[in-house]
Amino acid sequence: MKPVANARTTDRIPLEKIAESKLPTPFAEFRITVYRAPDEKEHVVIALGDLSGEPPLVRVHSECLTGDALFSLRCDCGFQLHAALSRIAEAGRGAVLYLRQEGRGIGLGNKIRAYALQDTGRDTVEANHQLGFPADAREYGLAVDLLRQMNLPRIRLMTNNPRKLDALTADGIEVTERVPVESGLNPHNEAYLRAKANKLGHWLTLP
Ligand SMILES: Nc1nc2c(ncn2[C@@H]2O[C@H](COP(=O)(O)OP(=O)(O)OP(=O)(O)O)[C@@H](O)[C@H]2O)c(=O)[nH]1
Ligand SMILES: [Zn+2]
Repeated sequence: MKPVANARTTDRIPLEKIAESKLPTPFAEFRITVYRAPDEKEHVVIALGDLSGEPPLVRVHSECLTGDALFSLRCDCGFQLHAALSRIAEAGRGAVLYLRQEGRGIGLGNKIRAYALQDTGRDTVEANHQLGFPADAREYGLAVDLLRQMNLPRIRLMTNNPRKLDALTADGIEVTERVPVESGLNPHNEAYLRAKANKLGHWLTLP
């Protein structure tokens, strides 16, 4: 998976590194670094070990307050975050880029509105459309900028999302391997994961 020739190299989003410390977790003792974007959003990198040399494992994770912090079973985000941190700890090196793009970029309140619509029978894509948003409003320039700042042009990307992989590759990041991160299937998120596979093309193996 080589980067495409017309990779964007100049119009980068300036991200300011504003703080760094140790972050002990049940998985390992990570380094946490906070970057501030021009819109004042604070994005986070959690990293472990020496990231130079062989392409490290990287997860580009979009914020999901309900799944990542509040144990929601409606999605697979929290499970994927755990799986990513656990695999990085096992490997002894790697990073999670935690992007503040809640609700696929539409924000928390709108995501909960979309959940309410899904409770009345819409799927995740139809719900976004009904609220006047695209199916996925995220952009990955931020992730590319962070990877450049971290001097990580070559990575092993943990994802099931073809759009994410394409966006990073198109912007000059070489993804040497796509590492699947399928976890957390349960009765509450099965229809959601099926819609992601069928409508958004995610690489998911579902029963
Ligand atoms: N708008 C909306 N956002 C959702 C919904 N469920 C989860 N999200 C958000 O979707 C984002 C996660 O996107 P996913 O497509 O599951 O995962 P991904 O990170 O793009 O792909 P993977 O790398 O394969 O995990 C997070 O920002 C969640 O808050 C939903 O029903 N509607
Ligand atoms: Zn989620």
